[in-house]
Amino acid sequence: MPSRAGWHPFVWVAFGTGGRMSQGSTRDGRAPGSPVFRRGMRVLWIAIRTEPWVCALAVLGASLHAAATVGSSRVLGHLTDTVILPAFAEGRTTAAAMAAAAALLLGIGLAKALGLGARRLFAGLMQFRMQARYRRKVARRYLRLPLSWHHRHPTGQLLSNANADVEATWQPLAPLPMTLGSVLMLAIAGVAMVLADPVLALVGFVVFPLLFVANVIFQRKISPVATRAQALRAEVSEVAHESFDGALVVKTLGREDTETARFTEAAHRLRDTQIRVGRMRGMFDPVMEGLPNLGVLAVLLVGAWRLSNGAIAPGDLVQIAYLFTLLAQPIRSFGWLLGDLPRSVVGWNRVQTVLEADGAMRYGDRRINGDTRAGVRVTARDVSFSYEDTYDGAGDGSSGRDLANAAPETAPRTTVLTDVWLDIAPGRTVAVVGPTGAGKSTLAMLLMRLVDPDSGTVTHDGVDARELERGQLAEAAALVPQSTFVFEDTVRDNITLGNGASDTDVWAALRLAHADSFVAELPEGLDTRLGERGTSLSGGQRQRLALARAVVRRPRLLLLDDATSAVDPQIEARILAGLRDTELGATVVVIAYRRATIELADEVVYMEHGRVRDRGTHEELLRRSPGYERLVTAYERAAEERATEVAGPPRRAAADGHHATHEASTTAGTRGRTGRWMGEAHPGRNDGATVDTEESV
Ligand SMILES: Nc1ncnc2c1ncn2[C@@H]1O[C@H](COP(=O)(O)OP(=O)(O)OP(=O)(O)O)[C@@H](O)[C@H]1O
Repeated sequence: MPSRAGWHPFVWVAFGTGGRMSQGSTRDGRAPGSPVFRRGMRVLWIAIRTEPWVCALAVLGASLHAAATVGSSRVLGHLTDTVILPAFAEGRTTAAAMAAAAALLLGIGLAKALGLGARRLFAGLMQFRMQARYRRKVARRYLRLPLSWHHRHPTGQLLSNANADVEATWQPLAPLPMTLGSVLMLAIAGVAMVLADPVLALVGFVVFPLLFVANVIFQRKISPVATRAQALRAEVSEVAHESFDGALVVKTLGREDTETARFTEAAHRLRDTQIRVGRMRGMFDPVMEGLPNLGVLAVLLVGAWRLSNGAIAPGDLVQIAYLFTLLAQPIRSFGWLLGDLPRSVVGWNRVQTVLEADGAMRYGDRRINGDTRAGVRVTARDVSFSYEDTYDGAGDGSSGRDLANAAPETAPRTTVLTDVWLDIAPGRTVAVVGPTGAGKSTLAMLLMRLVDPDSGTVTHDGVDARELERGQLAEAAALVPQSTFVFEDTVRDNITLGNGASDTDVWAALRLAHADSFVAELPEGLDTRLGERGTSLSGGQRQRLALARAVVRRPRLLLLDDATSAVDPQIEARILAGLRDTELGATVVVIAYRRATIELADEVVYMEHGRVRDRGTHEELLRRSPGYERLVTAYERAAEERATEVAGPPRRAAADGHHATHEASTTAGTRGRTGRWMGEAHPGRNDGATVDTEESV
C-alpha cells in the first residue's frame, strides 16, 4: 500500500463512491459582491425555514418576554402614581391597593419568566437541531465523496468542517429569537414612550440609532479577523490531527519537540487572532453597555426638567427611565447577533464547500451481469489516469497555493497510468507486479472505481463502471489495502460491518484468512473488543481481519493491494491458494511482492512507469522480460538475506525481504506530500511493519 495513495478511514466503510467539489464561495466569509450581513441573514433564513415551528415558539417566548418587560415598566409607572406617591403623601395605603400591586407584579413576573424560559428552550432546540442536522449532512457527504477528493483535503480540515464550522454557522441562532423579540420590544417601547411623553421618546429615538451604527461599525471591523480565526481553528485541528495520527513516527524519530513547536506556532497564531477579536469586543462592549446608560442620564435630565414644568407625571418619568435600563440588554442582543454573523458566514461557506462538492463521479442504473456466484470479468481499455497536484499547507488559502480548493479541471496534474489494457477472465487469479510507483495501487483503485480514468474505460462483466448504479461495486467487489483500518468495536462487528453475516459465515471467512486461530484465542472470541485502530492487534493480525472482512461479503472480485505483506510468506501463499480453491469463485487481483505469491497466480501483469509492460505466466515473463526478471530476483535475494539474518525461530520477525528493501528505497529518495517515485526498480514494501508467523498469533 503506497503512502501517497493513502487510504482515508472513510474508504473502509464506503468502499468508494464519488463526486467533485464545486466552487463558488470564497472562504473569507463573503460571497463575491455580497455583504456579510445579507449573507448571514440568508443563512439564518435557512434555519428559520428548516425549523419554522421551533423558531416560532422561540420568538413567541421572546415576544412574551419583551411585552412583559415593557409592561413591567408601565406597571411600575402606574404603581408610582397610584400606590407609592399617595402612600408618601398620605403616610398610608390601602390593603386592596397593595394586593392589586402585588398581583400585577407577580403576573408580569410570571409572564416574563415563562417567555424567557420558552425563548431559551426553543432557541437552544433550534440551534442544536441545526447543528446535528448539518453534522450529519457533512458526515454523509464525506462518505459519498470520492477518494480523489479526500486526497485533497487533510483529515484535520474535515474534522474542523464537521465540528467548529458547523457550530460557528448556527451560533447566531442562540441570540436570534431574543433579537427578534427585541424588535417587537423596541416597537412597543417606542409607542409606550411616545404615549408617556413624546419629548422624552425623542431622546430614545436618538440613542437607539446610535447603538445600531456602533454595531454596524463593529461588524465591519471584526469580520476579517473572525474569518481568519475560523481558518486558524481548522489549521490547529489539522496540525494536531497529523501529530497525533503520526504518533509512532513522531516518537520513533524523536520529533516530539519539533511537533510541539509546530503545534505551538499554530496555536499561538490562533491565540493572537482570537486576542484581536477579544480586544475589538472589549472596545465595542463598553460602548454598547454605556450608550443606554447615557440614554438613561439624558432621560433623567430632560425628565426632571419636564417634571418641574409639570409637563409629565412622575410615573411617566419612572416608566421611561426604567424602560431604558431594561432595553439595554435586548439591544445588546443585536450586537451579539451581528457579532456572530461573520463567523457564521465563514463557517457556512466552509460547510457549503463540502456539501456542494459532488465531483466528477456519476452513477448509472446498470447492474453487473453474469452469474452472481461466479467471478467478474474485469477489463481496462486504453486507460490513462493522472493525479491532481493538490497539497496546500495551510488549507485556508493563505499559502496562495490553495490547490486543495482550486477547480479540479484547472489544477495541475501528473499522469501515473498510460494506455493500460487488461482483460481478466472470471475466476482467474492475476498478480500485478512492478517497481514502486509503477501505478499498481492506482490501477487497483480504478478497478474498484475509487477513482475514474481520465480516458479509456474500466468494465465489469462488460458494463462500464461509470454506468453501474451506486453501491453495485461495493456489493460485488472488495479491495483490501496493506494498511488496514480497525474500528473500536468487537471482532464480529469489525468483520461484518453490520452486513448481517452469521457467526458461521464469520468463522468461515476467518478460516480463509487464516485468522481463526488467533481470534479463537482472544479472551472473548468474536465478542472481544478491539482497541482504537486495532492497536491491540499485530500488523499481520489486522491484515487478516481485513481480509476476512472482505471475503465474508463473498465478493465476485477481490483486489488485494499488498494486503498480506505483514503475514508470514508461507501463510500468505496458503491464504492465496485457499482463495483460489474455495467455492468463492472470485476473480482475484493481487498486487504481489513475493515470488511464492506471484507463482500462485494464473497470470502476471508486469507494470513499469505507469504502463503494462508485459503479461503472461511467471515463467514466460522471467524468460522474456528483463525488468521483471531483475525485480523478482531482487525480491528473492532480499528474502534470502532476511532469512539468514533472522536467527532462531521467529515469533514476530521480519521474514522476507520487504523491510530491508523498502527501507533501502525510502532512504534512496524522499517522497514529499506530492512526491513521485516513478519506476524505481526496487522491490521494497511493507513500510517497516513486522511480519506475523502463524505461531506469533
Ligand atoms: N493521491 C495521490 N496524489 C498524487 N500522486 C499520487 C497519489 N497516490 C499516488 N500518487 C503517485 O502516483 C504514482 C503511482 O503510485 P501508486 O501508489 O499507484 O504506485 P504503486 O506501484 O502502487 O507503488 P508502491 O509499490 O510503492 O505501492 C506514484 O508516483 C505516486 O507518487
